[in-house]
Order: sequence, then structure tokens, then C-alpha cells
Amino acid sequence: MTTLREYLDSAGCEPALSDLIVLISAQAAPIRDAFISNQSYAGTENSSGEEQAALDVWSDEHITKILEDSGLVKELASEEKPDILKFPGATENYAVVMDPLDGSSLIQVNLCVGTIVGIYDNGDALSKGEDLRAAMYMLYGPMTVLTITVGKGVFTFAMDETGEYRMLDGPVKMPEGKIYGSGGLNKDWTEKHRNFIESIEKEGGKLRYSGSFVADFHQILKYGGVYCYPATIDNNTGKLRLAFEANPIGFIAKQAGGAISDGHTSLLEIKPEKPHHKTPIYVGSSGLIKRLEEIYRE
Ligand SMILES: O=P(O)(O)OC[C@H]1O[C@](O)(COP(=O)(O)O)[C@@H](O)[C@@H]1O
Ligand SMILES: [Mg+2]
Ligand SMILES: [Mg+2]
Repeated sequence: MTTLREYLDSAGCEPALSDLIVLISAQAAPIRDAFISNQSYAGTENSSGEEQAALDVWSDEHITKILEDSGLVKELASEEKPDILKFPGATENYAVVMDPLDGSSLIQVNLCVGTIVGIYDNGDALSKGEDLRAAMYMLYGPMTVLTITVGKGVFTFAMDETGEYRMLDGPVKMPEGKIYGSGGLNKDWTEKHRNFIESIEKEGGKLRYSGSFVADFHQILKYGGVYCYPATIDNNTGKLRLAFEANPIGFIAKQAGGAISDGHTSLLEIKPEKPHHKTPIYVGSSGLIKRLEEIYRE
């Protein structure tokens, strides 16, 4: 089975980018090992005002040190840091955006969580998602699975017993499907959001919502459908962040033939105003995203 490095070389990745991708994806192993000693909450909040899990903080600090020591990264924007961190000694121009641990509420119940990473080669972490050079996520499930695109389709890899990533599938094409998941309390949904969800339910859509964006998206990548974290009647920005979550996942979705939207436009075309820019998010099969935008235009 093709290794990650073999794939990256075959995809024509510049050596420094391959090194960076291999380095980041390898951190899945120490992060998984850290679960057992980081089950609690850290007693602190991140810039989104969310209580930080100990593993949020551990993963953020771990990956940050790895990136700083690599000399490959000029700046880093992380969900767990208030501001963009700059590494003046970097020899390359990569900017990294990351959600070091996505699905934090599931750590204590041993359900699937992940790490989301986007890489820009223009040195600017607040770029539009469409300008990403690479996007990836590690999903900590029964296997450790890496999903990645370097702009030439989406490929998945599983970590083997030696710590090497072996190709599972690719290029992955997201089918039209009927799996749907939505954040926000049902009582707080807007009429348009409710209309969209009901249109899927009427067709026999299946509810799949775990509390982990990465895990829920991974199902949609395979089976088709849509993940939603919408604006609600009392919160018009939604919960998820444009830079760390929407952009890398949306770039992967688009590379697999899917789409990402706030109901009006592709999120990949929106420049983040600040690192913690929040946005309503719908990501999934292109037919469903098209229907969504039609409902929002009514
Ligand atoms: O608990 P809620 O409000 O349904 O939100 C769940 C969503 O929040 C998130 O956990 C936010 O991500 P973080 O865990 O990285 O903060 C998503 O992974 C998930 O889809
Ligand atoms: Mg997250
Ligand atoms: Mg997180």
C-alpha cells in the first residue's frame, strides 16, 4: 500500500511541503497517547469563549512546538490561541491554521475526535480557504485515519503498526446522500434552516450528528449528505470558525466534488476578518448545498 510520502512525491509536492505534511500527520500518535492523561478540563477558556479541554491545550502546545522547531512555518493561527503566532526564524513561507483537537466534548466519552489543519504557502494565515495549498485532518477512531488534499483530489490513509500512513482510498468523490447533522438547538433554528432540514427528512434523510465536526464530516465525505452548524434566532454567526474549521474542511469537500456555504455564498471565497471569525456552516454534497442556497434566496 502506498505510503503518504510516496503519494506526496507522486502528486508533485515540493519537498518542504511534503516534510511539513508528514511531520504534522505524525503527531496523531503522541496526541492519541495523551488522551489517557488529559481527560479533564483545563479550567481556562479559548478566544471563542469555550472552556478548554486539557487535551485541547496539550495538543495545541505539542503541535506548536513541533512546528516552531521545524523552521518550516512562518506563522500559526490556532483555535486555542488568542492571536496569530509568528516564527521569525522560519526558512519557508508556510502559514498553518489549525483546530488542534476538534470534538472536545467527546474526549471524556471516548468517541471519535480529530485534528484539522490547513496550510497556505503565501505566509498569510488569514487567507481565503480557496487559497489553501493543502488541507488535512486526522481522525482518531478505531484506526487513525488521515484525510488529505494537496489540490489534486482527496486521499485517505491509515496509520499502520509501525506508525507509517498507508493509502486506503482516493481520489475520494463525495456522492449525493441523505445523511444530515445540525448543531444549534432545534427550538432556536431559523425558518429557512428548518425548511432545509425538513426537506431532507421528507426524502428519508438519516440523522447522524455526534458532536465532532471531523467525525461527522468524514461520514459525509464517504456517504454524502450535509453537516450544518447554522445561524440561530439568537446567534447569527454560528459556532464554528472560518479559519480553523470551515476552510480546511471546505477545501477538502470541494476537492471531493462537494461544497461549503453559509447559505448565501461559498465560505472558501470569504476572507477571515480575524483568527476567530465565526460563521454559519453547511458542508456536504453539492446538490444539497445548491438546494440550501435556493432556500436562502426565497
Ligand atoms: O455541542 P454542539 O453545540 O452540538 O457543538 C458540536 C460541534 O462543536 C465542535 O465540538 C466545535 O469544535 P471544538 O471541539 O474544536 O471546539 C465541533 O467539533 C462539533 O461539531
Ligand atoms: Mg473544532
Ligand atoms: Mg477544537
